[in-house]
Amino acid sequence: MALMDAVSLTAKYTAAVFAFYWLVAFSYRLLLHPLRNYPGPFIAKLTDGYGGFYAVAKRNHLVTQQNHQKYGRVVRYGPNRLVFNSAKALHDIYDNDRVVKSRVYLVTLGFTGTINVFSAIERRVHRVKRKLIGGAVTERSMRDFEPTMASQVHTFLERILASTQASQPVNISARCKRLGSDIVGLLAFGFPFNTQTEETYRPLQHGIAASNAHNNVMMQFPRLASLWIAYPLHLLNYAPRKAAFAMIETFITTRMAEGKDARHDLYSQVADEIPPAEVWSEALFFLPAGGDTTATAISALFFYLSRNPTVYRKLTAEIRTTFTSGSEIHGGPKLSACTYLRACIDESLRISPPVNGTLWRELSQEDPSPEKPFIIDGHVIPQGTQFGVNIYTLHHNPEYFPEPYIFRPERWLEGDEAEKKRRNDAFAAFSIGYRGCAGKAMAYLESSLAVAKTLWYFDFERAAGPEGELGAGKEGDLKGRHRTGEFQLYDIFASDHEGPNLVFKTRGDHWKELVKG
Ligand code: HEM
Repeated sequence: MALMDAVSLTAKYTAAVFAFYWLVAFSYRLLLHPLRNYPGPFIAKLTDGYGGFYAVAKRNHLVTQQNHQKYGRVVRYGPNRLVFNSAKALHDIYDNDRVVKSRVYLVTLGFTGTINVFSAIERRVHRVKRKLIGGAVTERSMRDFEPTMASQVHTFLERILASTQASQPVNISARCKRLGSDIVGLLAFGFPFNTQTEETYRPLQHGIAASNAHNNVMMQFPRLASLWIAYPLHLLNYAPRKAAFAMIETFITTRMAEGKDARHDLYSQVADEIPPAEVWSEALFFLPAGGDTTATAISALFFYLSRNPTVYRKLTAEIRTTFTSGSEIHGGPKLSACTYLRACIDESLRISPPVNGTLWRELSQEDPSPEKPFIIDGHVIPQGTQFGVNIYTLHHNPEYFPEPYIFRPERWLEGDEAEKKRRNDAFAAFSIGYRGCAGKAMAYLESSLAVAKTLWYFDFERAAGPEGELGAGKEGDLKGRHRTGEFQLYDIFASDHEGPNLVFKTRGDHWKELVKG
């Protein structure tokens, strides 16, 4: 009895101490914290759990956008977090020597536990990695890699051709994810995943998506990583992540058994410069960085083409008058001269950015000018604050992109120099500054080849009935997914998505070229 009383008394005291601790912490965050005067959702002022919750729901981008509409250009999105919605803020943050990636990126180390170009925070460490890894995806490297990429695009087209014979709708997201993964697998590991044609390595995509979603929750709510509740969360997606990692081990051992120069891939380019563990950490990051992002860009463009017949007609006319055969479509001056194609890709990246969230940053511990106040878009930012711009929200800010939910590639081709600068300054699909995307050249080449070649060989339209709605918003949805003309993204740091379901028809006899190879 005495023992029971002691246990009950200890429990009561512990609860009281916790309650007191949280009361003091919450009161401080609300009333005394340096960010106390910034507007934002009440719960976000108290805990990062707000962002964590919407990361679990995969719609932080939509909620951030709604919060900006409600609270204005700057929103307090966590006790120590501010998110901005202006091009000025974008440049003040991301194009700035005093700013580094937030420590929350360290949660992405995952299975390898090794820092890579994406997770490196210190500028010195990052600079070395960026020089090395960036070199594998420059325009020049892409010229060497293009035949490998083109052969995967060819397989993508062959699969579409097969669908025309069976009169089956094609789920474009599924196809593009496989295409993206097969291409980046060859670049990163020199290993043919062949997910376009075989089942064996398809679970890899599921594992990577699960891992991204998990990391995204931890990045929004870093405290969670050290709480007991993180363990069941780890277990939730453990099996697919573990299975993916086992596959990756196969790729690594297979590749290492070959000579360094056996293939033109990341390994061949950096193996002499960094230890194997780091090479594989970089390669692992390439899978979502290069595969999923580009897959989203291509899927979204197919979605918007299937819903905007005037754009579809203009783009097909450009492709079909610029080239005289499908095999003529490759990187070079002719493809670069397809300005409407580039405008369509940029408009798709604007309206449905593959990385759609807030890329958190902080003031460097090695701030080169600590004596100067740090200012973002007119706001003096206290040390210790995490800040960022939400890419999806900025891309839908009508100050820079009037009628932001309308897919209108023409916007990228019109206006005087001042208008162009205003628009370009607010375009952040690849982020900007020294941490901006290293794989931009690859992303544009892959998207251009996949879309231009498809339009050369095929005509397409969206599938009839409810099947054709896959990927679109639903009228009446109350969670920000109500726009039927918008391709829906699910925020997992990169994006998950489904559809569109499209029906393809061959164009004349051009398909025979595909069969010949
Ligand atoms: C449409 C496709 C793509 C989009 C929208 C995109 C977007 C981005 C964004 C927004 C970042 C910054 C992330 C951050 O600050 O946390 C980034 C970084 C990066 N991306 Fe991409 N990316 C794309 C394709 C690629 C491809 C094909 C590769 C090559 C495999 C690649 C490699 C990288 C690398 C290495 C970084 C890290 C750069 C650094 O921190 O220095 N990306 N990308």
